[in-house]
Amino acid sequence: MSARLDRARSAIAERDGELGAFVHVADDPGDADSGTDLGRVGDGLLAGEVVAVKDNIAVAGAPWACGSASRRDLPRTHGDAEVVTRLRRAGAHVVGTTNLDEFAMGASTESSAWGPTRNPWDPRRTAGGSSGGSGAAVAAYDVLALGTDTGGSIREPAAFCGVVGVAPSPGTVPTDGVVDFAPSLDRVGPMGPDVARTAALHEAIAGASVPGGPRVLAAAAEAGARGDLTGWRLARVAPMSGERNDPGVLAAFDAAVAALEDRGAEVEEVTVPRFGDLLDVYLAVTSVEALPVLAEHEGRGLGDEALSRLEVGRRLAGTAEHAEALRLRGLITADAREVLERCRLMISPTVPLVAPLLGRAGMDDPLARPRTDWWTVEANLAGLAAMSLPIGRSDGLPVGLQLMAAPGDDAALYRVGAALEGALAGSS
Ligand SMILES: NC(=O)CC[C@H](N)C(=O)O
Repeated sequence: MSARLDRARSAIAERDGELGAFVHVADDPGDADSGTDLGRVGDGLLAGEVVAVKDNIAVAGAPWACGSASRRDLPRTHGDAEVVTRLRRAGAHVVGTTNLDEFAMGASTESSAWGPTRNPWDPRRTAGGSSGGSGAAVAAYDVLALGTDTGGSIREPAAFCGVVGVAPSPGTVPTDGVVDFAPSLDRVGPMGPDVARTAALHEAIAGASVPGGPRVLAAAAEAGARGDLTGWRLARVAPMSGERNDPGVLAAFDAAVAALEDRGAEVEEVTVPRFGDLLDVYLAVTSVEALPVLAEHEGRGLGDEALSRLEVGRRLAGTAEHAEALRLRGLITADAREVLERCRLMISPTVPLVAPLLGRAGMDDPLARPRTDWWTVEANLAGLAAMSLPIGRSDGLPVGLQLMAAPGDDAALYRVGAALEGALAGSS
């Protein structure tokens, strides 16, 4: 047992009745399997670390219910997902599984059959979603966590909970043993209290597929921590009319951009020409791709949000409207890749608002919910790697900044993320 594991387990026992980050805490997270196969990529990378796993990712002995009553009584016959095997191999203790929106559909965990996860910064507020349990666990218990991200589900709770979260480049982290939402957009990715610990988790789960080779992300984070960004061209996504970013979020974002410039980065402003189409395209593409999993669970107690996606998917499958969404996805991808040929990263707020009060994040406030996804869906549609990291607070609540990179350039996220983290340390 590591000291970190002891500390995490007592903090969870003390506070998780209130926060509801975990749906299952392992009786015996076991002694990690470290050192037995020295030489494999990832061995020992997470020695002593404690990792919480989102409950749409299979963990042997844990429920794997995906926030859905339809899977409440699923027999626990599954083994570990490949990413969980890699965690154990890297020396981590898998402490338990975390709450999420039903089938990862949502941005607040309020569609979970187990009820919402509360934000550790203010328990009246949402921790975000769909990986809200993972975000809250990182913020409250100083652990690492795995999430999944189809349109922002790692980055949005990371922003709301004041932690780091990354959607890795497509195809670099295995999704075997993870329940699909929309396979062409789904990513499994790391969440952590800071950029360096998140890099280690990312390397452990990507294994030999880490773009650039082993330890390249840790090396990028180390180089970033030294601070100099001379020669880095970044594209700041231009504020647009009607997008309703909260003023406090924009103020923190502007201060972070100034800090990047101060370190030598050149920041150019770009527009997202199809910004207005992003959410419609996202909903059409994901709802159609979600059909097989939702249809399989239909009739066994799906909640309203999952049922509404099922209905959208059935209505659009095979239509000209869906074909048009796919065509627009191609244009969105081309636009983003074009910007990323000129600039190394695109930067934006992660979410245009801070964590809303529970009950206001979801169905009760139709304007608030899509707003949570505005900045994040582009990376999934266009196949980019993306990070959210904390940059300060607005009204006492965390604000996140999003970095988006060309596929395969995950290291750039860690380089600039660590530089920004260092530049802002102590200033918030
Ligand atoms: N899994 C996700 O990334 C979810 C994204 C988005 N909030 C949605 O509701 O679909």
